[in-house]
Amino acid sequence: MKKIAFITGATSGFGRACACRFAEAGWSLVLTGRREERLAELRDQLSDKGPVHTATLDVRDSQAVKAVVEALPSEFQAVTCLVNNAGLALAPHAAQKVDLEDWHTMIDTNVTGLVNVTHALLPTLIEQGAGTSIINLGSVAGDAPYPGNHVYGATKAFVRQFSYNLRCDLLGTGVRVTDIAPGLAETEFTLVRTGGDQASHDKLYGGTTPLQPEDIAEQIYHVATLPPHININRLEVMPVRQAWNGFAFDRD
Ligand SMILES: NC(=O)C1=CN([C@@H]2O[C@H](COP(=O)(O)OP(=O)(O)OC[C@H]3O[C@@H](n4cnc5c(N)ncnc54)[C@H](OP(=O)(O)O)[C@@H]3O)[C@@H](O)[C@H]2O)C=CC1
Ligand SMILES: O=CCS(=O)(=O)O
Repeated sequence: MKKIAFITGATSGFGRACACRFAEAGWSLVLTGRREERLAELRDQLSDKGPVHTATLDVRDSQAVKAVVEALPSEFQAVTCLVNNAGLALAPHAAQKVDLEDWHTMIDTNVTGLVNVTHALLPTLIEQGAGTSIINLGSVAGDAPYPGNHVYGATKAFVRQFSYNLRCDLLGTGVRVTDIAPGLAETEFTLVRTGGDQASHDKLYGGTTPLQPEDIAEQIYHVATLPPHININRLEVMPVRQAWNGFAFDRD
């Protein structure tokens, strides 16, 4: 079986690192994201390693997702691994201070977008059968409540449960489904979450040892290349220097 990975959000962070890791191993790649220039740059960087097709895509737009999948050049059509990575957090302050639009953007991207891409590629993945994978980027934020996590964490809880539920329906098709749940990882995530606040980025990742995009790309590659009879349902990955904190109390 030819190995073809379809990666959403390949313009930055985990998605970009994942593209590099899969390219290194000789996979054909379909790379998507909204930032066209970054996609072109990545295609130029990786195309000496193997075939790369790029498509500018906002995953929130179900018609655009369908169009990109339908317009795949023939050599990229038989996708064997979907990495549902595109996602974001916004407005890291108390729920009661958040603009409704920010909640909608997170739901539209992390939930609707992921569902759009999954729906469009399911028939192809089922057709390819055993050894194919859907790898969804969840988060520890989908399990651990913390202040300012509000809708972001809830979207990642959706990703976890959707992944498990998909497994039930795909039983017998050979298609694997994994929810990968990283903890603290240094990408553009915090810049996006804070509206470009470099000081917040530096404060969060400084003085500790966060995961790097390549660490998660390695896990994604590992999951995608396991023998076809193995399904990792969920993989939670934290830096050694991160752990949970306790309950909070409102006191007199
Ligand atoms: N960094 C972290 O600590 C953690 C991150 N995650 C999750 O990992 C995933 C990747 O995040 P990370 O690499 O850290 O963050 P980055 O901000 O570095 O990358 C996010 C990627 O998502 C893409 N994206 C965002 N919105 C859309 C959209 N509407 N349509 C298409 N692509 C979109 C961006 O591309 P573009 O802007 O070009 O469209 C970009 O390539 C996300 O789902 C995130 O929630 C999970 C746990 C921890
Ligand atoms: O998904 C992101 C990880 S965290 O910022 O919620 O810890």
